[in-house]
Amino acid sequence: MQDQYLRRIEYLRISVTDRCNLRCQYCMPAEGVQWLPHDSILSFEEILRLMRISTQLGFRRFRVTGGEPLVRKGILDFLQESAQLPGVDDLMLTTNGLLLPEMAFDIKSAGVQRINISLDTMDRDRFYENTRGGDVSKVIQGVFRSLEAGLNPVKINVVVVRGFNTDELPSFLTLAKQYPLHVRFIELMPIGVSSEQRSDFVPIQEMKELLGLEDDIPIKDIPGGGPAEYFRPNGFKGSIGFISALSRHFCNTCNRVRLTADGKLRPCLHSKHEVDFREVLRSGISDQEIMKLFAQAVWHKPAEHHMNNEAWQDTRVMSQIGG
Ligand SMILES: Nc1nc2c(ncn2[C@@H]2O[C@H](COP(=O)(O)OP(=O)(O)OP(=O)(O)O)[C@@H](O)[C@H]2O)c(=O)[nH]1
Ligand SMILES: C[S@@+](CC[C@H](N)C(=O)[O-])C[C@H]1O[C@@H](n2cnc3c(N)ncnc32)[C@H](O)[C@@H]1O
Ligand code: SF4
Ligand code: SF4
Repeated sequence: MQDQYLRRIEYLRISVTDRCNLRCQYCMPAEGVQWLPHDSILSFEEILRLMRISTQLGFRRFRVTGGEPLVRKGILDFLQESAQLPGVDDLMLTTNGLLLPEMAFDIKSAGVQRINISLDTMDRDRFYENTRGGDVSKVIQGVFRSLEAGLNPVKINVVVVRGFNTDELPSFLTLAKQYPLHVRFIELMPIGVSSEQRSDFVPIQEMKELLGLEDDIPIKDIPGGGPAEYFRPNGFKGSIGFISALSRHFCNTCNRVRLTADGKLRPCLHSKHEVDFREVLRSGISDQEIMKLFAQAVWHKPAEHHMNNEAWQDTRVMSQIGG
């Protein structure tokens, strides 16, 4: 469907849990995040109902995210049921990769076509520190297990943070050269804990200069519904992508809305405005009525974000929104 700014909205990002088995420094505080109680979280049946209704409004891409989606009990059955819904053309997952060594083949069998894995550093000690306890070897194993399982494309999300991983950009470039992996460098967004980290922000232009990619021509053949701009230098098996949420935002071509784990439809990543669907789903009203409310919420999607306004503060951290 279209929103009031005539953008075609067809991509629903679904956060299936606010919980996570990591605590990345830029995403979640070390302590103090209250987990949602079980009955506040949408059940898989409720999510499937909303997905089915949204397909009737023209939604066709669905990304399952979190928190960490793979920690939710029953996730594989949910993925399988989602993949079978008529109108679901593109079912995708964003994960921190820790559980992929054991789950990648089952995820593929469930009907997920492609996967995005977050990996900000390949250094064991840095990863441990940044994620407050994670084991990077599991994530790297998970990346290669995903390739073996036939998930395609496998994309790697690298949030670039000054003084933390800028020196590793060339190693990630080598990774995309040697393997069919699509490494995307992401600008740090000032959301939740990161709103106090503005000096750690690295603009895409600086990343491109560091990598010697300023003059390359973008390519268009990487499957995806997101805002990344991709490049494939000569001799690369994979590609390099950039997600420039701040320095050159892509809101005028935005195609998505988000569903939080507690059932709020969030028309923009960076707007506090949310519409509660949990109570609507539990109130016994018809699919037709729900569709009307869903369409209204999408129609009122904001034109763009205001992340460059330093006074802006969200009430949620990124793990609660789903990225
Ligand atoms: N500003 C902004 N950033 C986004 C949006 N969607 C995703 N991102 C950021 O882009 C990064 C990668 O997101 P992914 O979950 O991998 O999804 P994607 O890039 O949409 O996925 P593809 O379909 O593979 O292109 C994350 O850091 C997100 O927070 C958005 O709508 N607005
Ligand atoms: C919130 S996580 C949820 C899914 C999963 N746990 C993971 O890490 O992939 C989704 C994406 O958001 C990114 N992210 C989190 N906080 C961010 C921030 N402040 N700026 C940019 N990206 C961020 C993560 O790196 C990850 O790629
Ligand atoms: S980025 Fe993903 S893995 Fe890291 S704390 Fe946030 S939700 Fe968890
Ligand atoms: S910030 Fe909001 S409007 Fe801009 S691309 Fe993201 S979701 Fe769309």
